[in-house]
Amino acid sequence: MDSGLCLVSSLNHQEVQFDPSWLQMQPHVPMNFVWPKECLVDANEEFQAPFVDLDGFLRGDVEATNGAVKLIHKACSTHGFFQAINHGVDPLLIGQVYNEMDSFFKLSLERKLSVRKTPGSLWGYSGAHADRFSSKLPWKETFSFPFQDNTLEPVVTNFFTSTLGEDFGQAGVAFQKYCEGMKELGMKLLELLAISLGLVDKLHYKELFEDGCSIMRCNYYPSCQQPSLVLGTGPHCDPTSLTILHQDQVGGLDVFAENKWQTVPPRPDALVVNIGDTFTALSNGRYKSCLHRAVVNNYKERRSLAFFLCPKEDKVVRPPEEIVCRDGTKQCPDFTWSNLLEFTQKYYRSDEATLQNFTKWLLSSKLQTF
Ligand SMILES: C=C1C[C@]23C[C@H]1CC[C@H]2[C@]1(C)CCC[C@@](C)(C(=O)O)[C@H]1[C@@H]3C(=O)O
Ligand SMILES: O=C(O)CCC(=O)C(=O)O
Ligand SMILES: [Fe+2]
Repeated sequence: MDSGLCLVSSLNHQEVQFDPSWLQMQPHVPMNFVWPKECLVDANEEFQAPFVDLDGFLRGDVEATNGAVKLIHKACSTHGFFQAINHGVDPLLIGQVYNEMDSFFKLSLERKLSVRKTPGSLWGYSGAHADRFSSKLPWKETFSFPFQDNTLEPVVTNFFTSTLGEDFGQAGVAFQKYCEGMKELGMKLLELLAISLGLVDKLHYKELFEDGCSIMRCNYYPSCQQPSLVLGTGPHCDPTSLTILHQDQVGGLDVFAENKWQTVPPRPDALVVNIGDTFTALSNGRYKSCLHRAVVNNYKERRSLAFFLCPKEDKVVRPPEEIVCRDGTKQCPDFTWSNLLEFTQKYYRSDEATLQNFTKWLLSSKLQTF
């Protein structure tokens, strides 16, 4: 096929897959990878993202906590994005999971396809989401798996050994530790967010998230011969609650802030934290879901590690009463994370307007039930 997508015949039907090694050798990218020009506007300056130093807060220092809270409030009220430093996640562990991720993405396409995600599931390998979309394909491969810590089982270790086999056992252990660190940091960030919203109970969000099923996603962006025509990940707000992302030193994450696209220069010791749609609803619209994208280049692959903190799927997502009373009205109808997740996986490709379209969909489906 000239679309840079190879046909994989299996089980007597043909599936379309993304073959980066073949694609990169073609003189032109296939049309289904070309994005509309309005999505491709260059980011001409660096985003001066606020750096929130978590050291003092993690040590219980009140003054340092107040300083962090002020920075977070300002950042989340405007563009929904900040960078955390002195976050407590071991840099050696970060380096180890990058190595393990590289080992996975360097596997043969056949081996990666053997663990491809099935329709409707988030878990496993995906190439350009070629099985889901037919245009504006993202120039990336992903590997996603669940993380829960309200079980005795090491869910991530088991995922790796059960899907990839014992030769990925070490990778599973490393990612298990990494996700545990992400969850611990995420819960601490929820405390800071609660305080910054003026909630009396700083643990208000804890019970919503502590037994949730979060999403770990490894993003691998191959280099591209025509980088100005494609996107690694298109413009979007994460539909999830809180994203904790580490990007490698190549650069390519852009945020839309002050009414323009701006680059987020990588910092090896920083974790990017952004608000997602679900937390916008949980804050009654006070905290903005960050609009961002990932661009690629023509000289080097880029990787990022995205941890999406999610509440338990059946918990009702609604802002605290004290915020609704102060605001006088509720921005969104109540919903569950599983409602929004289903919407993004079955009916709507997450973009910059997911929450608005989800709200319309939800209200229309509620109307139909009467
Ligand atoms: C619940 C999710 C859906 C996506 C992965 C997580 C949080 C981010 C979402 C996503 C990355 C937003 C851009 C579009 C998307 C299709 C992608 O490019 O991967 C989204 C993910 C998805 O639906 O798989
Ligand atoms: O790779 C990046 O820098 C961003 C990825 C992203 O936004 C996502 O996976 O939701
Ligand atoms: Fe994202």
